[in-house]
Amino acid sequence: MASLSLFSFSLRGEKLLQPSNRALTLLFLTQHKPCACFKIMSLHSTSSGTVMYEVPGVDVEQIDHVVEQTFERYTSKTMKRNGVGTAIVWFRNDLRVLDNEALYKAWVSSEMVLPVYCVDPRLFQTTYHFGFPKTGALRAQFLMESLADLRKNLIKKGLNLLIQQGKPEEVLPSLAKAFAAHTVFAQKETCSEELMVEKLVNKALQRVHLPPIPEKSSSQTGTRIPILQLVWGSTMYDIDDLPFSAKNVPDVYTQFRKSVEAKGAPRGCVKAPVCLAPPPPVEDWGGVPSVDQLGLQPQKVSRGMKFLGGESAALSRVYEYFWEKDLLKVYKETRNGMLGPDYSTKFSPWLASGSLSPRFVYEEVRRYEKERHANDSTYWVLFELIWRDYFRFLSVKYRNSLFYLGGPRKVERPWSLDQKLFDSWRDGCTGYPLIDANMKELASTGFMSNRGRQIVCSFLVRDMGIDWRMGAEWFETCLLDYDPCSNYGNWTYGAGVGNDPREDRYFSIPKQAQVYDPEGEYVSFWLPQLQNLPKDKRNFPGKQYLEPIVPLKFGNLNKHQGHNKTIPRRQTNYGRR
Ligand SMILES: Cc1cc2nc3c(=O)[nH]c(=O)nc-3n(C[C@H](O)[C@H](O)[C@H](O)COP(=O)(O)OP(=O)(O)OC[C@H]3O[C@@H](n4cnc5c(N)ncnc54)[C@H](O)[C@@H]3O)c2cc1C
Ligand SMILES: Nc1ncnc2c1ncn2[C@@H]1O[C@H](COP(=O)(O)OP(=O)(O)OP(=O)(O)O)[C@@H](O)[C@H]1O
Repeated sequence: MASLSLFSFSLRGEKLLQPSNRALTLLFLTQHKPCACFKIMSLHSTSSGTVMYEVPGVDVEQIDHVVEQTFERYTSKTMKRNGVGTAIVWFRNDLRVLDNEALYKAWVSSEMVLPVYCVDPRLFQTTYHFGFPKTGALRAQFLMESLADLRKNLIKKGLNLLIQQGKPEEVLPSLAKAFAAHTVFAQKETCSEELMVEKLVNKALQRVHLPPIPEKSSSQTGTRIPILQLVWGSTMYDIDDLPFSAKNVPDVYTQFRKSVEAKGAPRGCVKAPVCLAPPPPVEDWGGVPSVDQLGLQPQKVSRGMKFLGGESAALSRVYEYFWEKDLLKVYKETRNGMLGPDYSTKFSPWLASGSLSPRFVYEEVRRYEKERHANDSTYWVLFELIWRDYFRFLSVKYRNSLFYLGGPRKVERPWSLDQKLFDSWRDGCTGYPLIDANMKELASTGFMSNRGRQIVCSFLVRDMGIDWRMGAEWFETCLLDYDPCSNYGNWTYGAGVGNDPREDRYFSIPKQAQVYDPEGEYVSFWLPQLQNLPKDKRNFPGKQYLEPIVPLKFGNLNKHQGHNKTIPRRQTNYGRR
């Protein structure tokens, strides 16, 4: 596959192996690595002929152009700063320049800004209960790309990014002392692991004593202590603009959505000044670590979607999806797809790392509605972003109970910890093509569609009866868009321990397959051994595939081979919304 990767990475955009490219690739592969030809032959049998999609699918020059134009629209030439001394910006899950309130506040309140990212070793340890890698190699790679891009965009604005390996509570106080920084600005988080770090940073800063500012020493006698100022910034609607306190967030999504929508539009994006310079004098800004330096085995994506980390890629994906491909107007009809980059926005990895601001997405939707079309689809992206906000605010309300087995409602139910069953789910060997294909996509790319996530969650929890936290922690390892609130929020929801008014949310695999993958295109993309079967058999291969590891709780695969007949009433629940 080395040759294929070389070829793939030489281009940005969909890896369409068009006849001319294909011929070239075959020649190239035949000469360099004959065994790779088998892979290429199997690629041809997918109906689109595409094996790898880069997301965004725009080339490097176009990315630069989009970033330049977008930054220009969000730059104000009249902004003035009125602060003194040095302020630190501690970047966390807000890896962007555009609409970054912590960065803006640091600039206004200082004469010099020091942007810092701490590569926290805790991010590369293990998950809480089941000991999976806390951050898988693909997300680590995405994160490192995001840092490299953040540095690039900060340099464009006259700054840089100091990258330090270490715990924030150790790195930040020593920087605050060395640069006499009066304030550390950072984005506020809401889950206990991140809250603990905030607490430790705060405590450690209190032990730093800075000399008094000379000219003000008459009024401010004695030493000063740098302060930690946390700024809200992860959601589309600001926490201070909610029509209720975060502790009183309605439990039911629809009530939440209607109330926040009735209160008005989200705040506008914060503009940035033309130039954020100067930074304080730093000798060594630090390199972006490679994935193996983080102690992980690097992983290449050679099939499915390959996401590029960073704000520049994020802005380019918005441009590509909304403006270039004009897909926003059909989002609501396509959003339940599973194959390829264009059935949904794919904004989530950038939203989770904060390379993309949800308020920017909001403003782009409104601009698109003014300039092109406004319909159910354009609204629906905002509807989905409100789900994201909802889970974030629920994490404030329910704190750690979002992570507990019984969930916020303290539901008691017997759960299994059967390792063999779990391993078959994780490795995509359950004998159910729809489950196996989705799990293989997750492990190979770090992404799975929303449809797929709901189906594999239901299967693990309802058909296998496995402790849902095992599934949630595996998602935590693998997902590029891992976000504790959306991940554990959706898992509690799917496991029936969240706030869903309908408790038993069973997703019937035969039904899901018929509705969302009727020709078996998706399963045969991920399980090439199914490609030669008739289309209607790919999801129901019988003896030509692995034996199902557990029977389905409702229904029996054999009944649904070929043309489906009757599906029990309770199995027709095939959509959350
Ligand atoms: C079991 C399970 C686990 C999940 N874990 C995560 C996670 O860790 N991180 C994450 O961002 N999303 C998670 N989701 C939600 C959803 O699957 C992804 O946000 C979505 O698939 C991302 O693809 P997209 O950007 O193309 O989404 P689109 O369909 O284009 O939606 C636009 C945006 O709306 C938001 N959104 C959409 N659906 C949801 C949802 N159900 N909950 C919260 N936000 C939503 C996302 O930010 C998304 O980028 C999970 C869903 C399930 C069922
Ligand atoms: N960002 C995060 N990502 C994943 N999990 C998180 C995050 N923040 C908090 N958690 C989870 O929240 C839970 C918090 O556990 P914590 O130790 O605070 O309380 P506890 O479960 O009562 O402790 P213990 O089990 O040790 O008695 C853990 O399951 C932890 O994994």
